[in-house]
Amino acid sequence: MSRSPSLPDRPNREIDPDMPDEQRFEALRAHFEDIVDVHAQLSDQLEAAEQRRQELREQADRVERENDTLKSSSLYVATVEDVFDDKDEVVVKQHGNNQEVLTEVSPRMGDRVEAGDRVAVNDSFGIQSILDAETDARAQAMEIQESPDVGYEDIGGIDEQVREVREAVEQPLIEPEVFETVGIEPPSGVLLYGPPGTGKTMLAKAVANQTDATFIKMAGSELVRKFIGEGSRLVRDLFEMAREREPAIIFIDEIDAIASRRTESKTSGDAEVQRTMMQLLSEMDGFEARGEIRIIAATNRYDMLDRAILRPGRFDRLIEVPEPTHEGRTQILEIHTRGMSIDDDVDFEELADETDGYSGAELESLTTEAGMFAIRSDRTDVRMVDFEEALEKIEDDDGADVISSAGYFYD
Ligand SMILES: Nc1ncnc2c1ncn2[C@@H]1O[C@H](COP(=O)(O)OP(=O)(O)OP(=O)(O)O)[C@@H](O)[C@H]1O
Repeated sequence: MSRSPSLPDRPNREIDPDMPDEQRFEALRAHFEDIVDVHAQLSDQLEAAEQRRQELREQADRVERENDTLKSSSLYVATVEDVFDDKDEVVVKQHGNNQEVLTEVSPRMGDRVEAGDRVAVNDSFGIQSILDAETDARAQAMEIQESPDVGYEDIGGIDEQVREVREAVEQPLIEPEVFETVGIEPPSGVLLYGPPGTGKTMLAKAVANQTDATFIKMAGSELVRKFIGEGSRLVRDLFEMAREREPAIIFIDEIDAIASRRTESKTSGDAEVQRTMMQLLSEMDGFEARGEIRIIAATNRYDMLDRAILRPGRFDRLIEVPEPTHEGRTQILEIHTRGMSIDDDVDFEELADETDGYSGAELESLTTEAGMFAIRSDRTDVRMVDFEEALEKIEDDDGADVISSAGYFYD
């Protein structure tokens, strides 16, 4: 460090008031020159000091900025797993290495923090802030349910598919030792394919419910449309989230949006979709098939899928979920009217005859619509006539859809 320069000596010339004028004048002039000289030296020193002050200020700013960066970069993301009764201690699990730590929290944080919150923690696991779920793309891109409210008894007409899913997803979760003893690997991933609204999402939710697993859903179409540029990171986050919350069921809806056969065009959008799919494949390849995380995907466009995702160790169990048969439609109508007051004259067999080609979701709408007709007629019981009117309305609306889509083409 440079030492501050010493001050110049004060001019100190003896001027005898009794000197002859000429001599005194000379002495005074010399004294004046001494003073000018000292002034110049002091000015130089002042300027140098000013410059040094400026340098030190810049240095201090730099150190402060580095300090801020150091402080902020030492925060890690963790999930709060447990908050103890007196709210002064919580268990957090750090993302990435899954380390679980019991840590103290300040009274201010203790009152706000809840199990399941994502938080920023410092090196010593002190909670610095609770991450805002709204601004968190992960939270927006994923739907998470601790144990969804759907049971197998809520699903009609696809008993065989329910059996297959239970065998491929549920059994490895609840009886992994059976697979170990027999010496086989359970299917890595299950792909449900078939028309929209036939119960694929319900099936995945029902397995999560049955196994007390967390249900984590991500829609392929949203990754491509809404979270442009973030697809591969979100896929990585999806698996990380599942590891944090295992046992977990990962459900990737509309997987065709990220795993379609490569098209000829080489636009940057395609490259992004491709990266997202590669990330998914690499996550699945590094996956423990007997672990506590199971993966289910769904698609309405099986024909478009890139065969790379169907290789062994990836989605290697394919289950078709078709449109419901006559018997299936009857069952689905019965399920969706369980909580309604249904008049004795309602004939589900006959309604099943009239709803050939309807999906489960459409049958559910039919029951709601029939209920609306009953309310319009000031009744609380729903009769066959309400179903007939609802059917007519749905058919008319469908007709209107065709007309409007035709109109679109001619616009
Ligand atoms: N087999 C079924 N049994 C009972 N209800 C059904 C069935 N299929 C569909 N539904 C009803 O339709 C709704 C939508 O079904 P779901 O989301 O499971 O369909 P999906 O096959 O996943 O459709 P998509 O391909 O459009 O995502 C369900 O909430 C349920 O009310």
